[in-house]
Amino acid sequence: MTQVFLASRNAKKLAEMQRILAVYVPDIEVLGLDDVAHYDEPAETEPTFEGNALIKARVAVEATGLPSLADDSGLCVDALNGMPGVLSARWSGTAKDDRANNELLLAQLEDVPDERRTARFRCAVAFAYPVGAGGVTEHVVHGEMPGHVIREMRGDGGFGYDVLFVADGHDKTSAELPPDEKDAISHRGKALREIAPVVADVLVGL
Ligand SMILES: O=P(O)(O)OP(=O)(O)OP(=O)(O)OC[C@H]1O[C@@H](n2cnc3c(O)ncnc32)[C@H](O)[C@@H]1O
Ligand SMILES: [Mg+2]
Repeated sequence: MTQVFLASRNAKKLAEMQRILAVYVPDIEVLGLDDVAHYDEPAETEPTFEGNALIKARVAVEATGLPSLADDSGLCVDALNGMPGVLSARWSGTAKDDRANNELLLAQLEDVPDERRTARFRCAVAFAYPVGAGGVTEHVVHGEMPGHVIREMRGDGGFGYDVLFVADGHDKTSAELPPDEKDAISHRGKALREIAPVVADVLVGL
């Protein structure tokens, strides 16, 4: 079997996952939510990225029977004690509105001086696949990208908080970096490169 299911509703995140995986696991057929029969996606109720990634991957395997990858990620801002964190997608409310999230974050950090605007993107990627009669095996990996939050939005690549985030050692926001440069340093790139050999082995073995 050479199919893997990516359990994400976020089209831009999905494109990143697909792009990174294609480099490390060639000859793979990637399916998204639109390619499988509808199922109710689970609520992200856990306090950790790992917990939520596992929920998404487990439900995906149960629903599709396919080896499934899920990412749970967010921006952790030191001056906000690690928030928005697992609440990143819905920081300004339930609408998942990137612009509103970025505006709220800027307002919250207005009085925070430059040297205390440090932050990191973090993600957990869970890989779950069916084994035997009704069993599921799970792996989880983590990635992070340290940097800081700037004072105005810049760039039109990426998604989410990329317009406000400059990675350590860079001048451009992650929305200004070419996609392959973001992948080379991103939380998601690091996690997926770590899990890729496991995915490749499982797909060969199934
Ligand atoms: O759960 P799925 O369906 O995968 O899609 P989602 O967008 O809801 O994804 P998460 O629950 O993992 O929330 C992640 C949020 O964190 C932010 N985020 C994560 N990775 C990011 C990145 O690489 N660049 C910018 N923002 C990012 C962005 O606001 C995302 O919506
Ligand atoms: Mg989500």
